[in-house]
Amino acid sequence: MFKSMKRIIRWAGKYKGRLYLGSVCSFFSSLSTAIPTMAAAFALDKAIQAYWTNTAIDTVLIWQTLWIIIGSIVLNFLLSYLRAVLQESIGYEVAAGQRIHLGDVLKRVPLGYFSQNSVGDILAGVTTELSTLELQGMKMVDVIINGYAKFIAIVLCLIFFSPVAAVISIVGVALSALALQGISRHSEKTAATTHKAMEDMSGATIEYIRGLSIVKSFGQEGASIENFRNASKDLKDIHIKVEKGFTPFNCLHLFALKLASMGIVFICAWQALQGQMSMAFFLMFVLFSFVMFGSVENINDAAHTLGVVDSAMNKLEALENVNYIDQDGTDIKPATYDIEFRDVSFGYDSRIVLHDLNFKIPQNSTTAIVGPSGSGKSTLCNLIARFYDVGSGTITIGGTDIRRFTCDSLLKNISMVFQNVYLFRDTIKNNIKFGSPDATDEQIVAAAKAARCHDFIMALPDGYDTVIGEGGSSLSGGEKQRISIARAMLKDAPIVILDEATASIDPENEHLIQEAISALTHGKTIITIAHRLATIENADQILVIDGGTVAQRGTHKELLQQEGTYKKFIQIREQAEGWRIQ
Ligand SMILES: Nc1ncnc2c1ncn2[C@@H]1O[C@H](COP(=O)(O)OP(=O)(O)OP(=O)(O)O)[C@@H](O)[C@H]1O
Repeated sequence: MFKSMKRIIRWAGKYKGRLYLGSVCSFFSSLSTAIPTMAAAFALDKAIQAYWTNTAIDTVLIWQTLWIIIGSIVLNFLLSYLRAVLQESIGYEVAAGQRIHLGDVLKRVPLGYFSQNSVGDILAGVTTELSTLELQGMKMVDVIINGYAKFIAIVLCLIFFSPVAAVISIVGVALSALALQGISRHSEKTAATTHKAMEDMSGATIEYIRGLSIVKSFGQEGASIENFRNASKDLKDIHIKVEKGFTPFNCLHLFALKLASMGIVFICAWQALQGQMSMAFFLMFVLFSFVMFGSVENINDAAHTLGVVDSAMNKLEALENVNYIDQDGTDIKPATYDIEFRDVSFGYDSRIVLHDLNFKIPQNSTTAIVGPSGSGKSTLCNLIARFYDVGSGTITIGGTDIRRFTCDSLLKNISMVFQNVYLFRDTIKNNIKFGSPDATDEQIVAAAKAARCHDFIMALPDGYDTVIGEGGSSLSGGEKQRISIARAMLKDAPIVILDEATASIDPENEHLIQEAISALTHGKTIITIAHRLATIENADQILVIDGGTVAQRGTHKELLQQEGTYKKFIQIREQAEGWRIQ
């Protein structure tokens, strides 16, 4: 338990000082809670003595007691307020910083990380685990430190009136600490399983929600709802099993404290009967015996939670310590924007997808990449943007190995328009200016006009301020695609990668978009993946990728004169689009 506590205190980092200061406040606030009872007991004792000895009640003492009680209440309020101000926001402040840091970490990990780790796991790390730490971590440390601080403060007061009662309370708390240790160990042991079940639950939920449209369209709910139900049942079973494991320790913890309460009442009653303690102080002890263990009882909850918090910290540490793809990168501005692949091979896990690629893409030229589905075209583009690192060989931009760049300094030079467009749940304006946060409204509108999306944006209820759904769900495929082209236009990077950029555009819009793309790509280094002839026939070079290798390379005219994949591809396109080879 104390190990986990130390870890959380370390997590508090620069806020540690505030945590300690808050605990000092808590200690003195507890002292100020005990003082009125003791002062009242003292005054009552004197009043009873005066009554039995038939002497006058000391009114000065009564007034002094009253002032002490009022002073203690005010002090208690001030110290409690100060403690809350110092301690209560620490968790939120540390977590907010860490959330931003994790976002940065995730931006810099290779995309392969997201295939190897389930989205549920990663999401749970950034949301559930961090929230556990944020909401529970600090609170638990607070409960433990302040719980024991309160207890120590009261024991220090009691020691003057009855050392035996003080010793009994210490023994009771020491025994309860053993039970807490058991609770904490059980919590640590079971936390990983509980977390795994929670992650499975969020993974199954994400899967279920994502697949809802397919489920509905096929009128099936079979596997996805089954996974969802199983995950929910597993989570319930694990929670019940874990709770059962806590029961004996919970009982021992409460039993030790109740026994100590009874012991104090018993010993003080005995002392009172022996005439060693006055009735007023006996009443004070009875009162204390009910309240003094309350704060220690609360530590029980903390011990339950600390194992879970510990496991959350393990998860977050693993997430934070993942290797950045640009760990050794520096900020580089390439002298030119020629791209070169030298002996590049790459595979996902052990399956090699690209074999020994060698080609150059000169600055300000257009290279079209064609090839059958699954041949490796998108993978090749992703390697240029360094979403993954090459397995062997080198990719250079302006003669510099892209592994020498930081991700930011590399991606500054590249605009990408993907096959599957992702738009954020934000206004259209913010989605367009995503890669260029400083863009003016005029520049945004100009880019939108060039990408042929201005008209449909203006027809929306709030124009550029219309908030679109997550993933751009309230727009058609073609509209999303055009917004992503506007976004790329605004970024105005010297290298443009178009991955099936016109795939979702209707024929009428395609012509307009081609014009827009020509404007976007003018005077830039272009790599474009396309199945449509209109997109590729004017390219300076065409790379035909087949089975992960460059099967053919040349211009449209040159390649048409060769027998091979490209000619077959054109014939198929001819049939599909009603085009003719000239
Ligand atoms: N994240 C991934 N993890 C594992 N394998 C992958 C991953 N992405 C792609 N692949 C595999 O790598 C191969 C090349 O895929 P890639 O997407 O590059 O092909 P493509 O030529 O762009 O296909 P398409 O024209 O259908 O988009 C395919 O066999 C694909 O299954």
